[in-house]
Amino acid sequence: MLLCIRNLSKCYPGLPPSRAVLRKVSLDLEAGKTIALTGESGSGKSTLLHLIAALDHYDSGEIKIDGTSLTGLTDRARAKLRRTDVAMVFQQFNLVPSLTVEQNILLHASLAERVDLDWITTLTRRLGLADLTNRYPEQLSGGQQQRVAIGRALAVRPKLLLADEPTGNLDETASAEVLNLMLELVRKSGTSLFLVTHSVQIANQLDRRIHLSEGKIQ
Ligand SMILES: Nc1ncnc2c1ncn2[C@@H]1O[C@H](COP(=O)(O)OP(=O)(O)OP(=O)(O)O)[C@@H](O)[C@H]1O
Repeated sequence: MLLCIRNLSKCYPGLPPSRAVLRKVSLDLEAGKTIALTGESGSGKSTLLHLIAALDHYDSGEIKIDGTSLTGLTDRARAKLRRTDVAMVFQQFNLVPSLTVEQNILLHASLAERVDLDWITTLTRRLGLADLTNRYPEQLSGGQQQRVAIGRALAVRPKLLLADEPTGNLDETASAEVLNLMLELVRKSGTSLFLVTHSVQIANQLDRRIHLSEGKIQ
């Protein structure tokens, strides 16, 4: 199992346990599979994603990624996990404005010392960015920026891609295009995808769909 979550609970500081955001959440995701997480605004979707990305700490339970438990990992080991095994794509693209498209795509792969130029060329072409490599993010449309972010995330060939409302800032056409490309490329690279979305239509295109409500998976 690539991702294994057991009895995961999280309550933000200052709130009583009765106001916990996540209450004994358990779920599994197999290698190479895609899963969509839906839920009302404020139901804890981003919180769960941040815990899987080792960006925040849980109170109890456990998350294992490819057999490695996040419980008790040092900050250094958590940072390494985020550099190599787990990549993220956000609603706000989060590209580095002072770097070109090519430099943005290479950024994480270079930091992880995992530059595979053939794979990066394949990604760049398939994402329709081959003629835009010398442009800066501000010279791109929203859909193009998100395609760069997907290229940057997949360039390291992560085991798991976490995507938080990746098409939330795009119009319908760009949204469908970005989603299709993301699904095609995660399948091609054998990466598992954990996607947070408000859209049932998008969720239905993934292998599995789960819903978070009142801190529990329904
Ligand atoms: N750092 C924090 N400190 C305290 N409470 C927080 C913090 N981050 C989130 N929360 C609260 O936890 C709950 C879940 O937030 P979260 O962002 O995970 O929800 P979400 O399902 O992703 O929402 P949305 O769909 O609106 O993005 C909300 O009630 C939010 O106010």
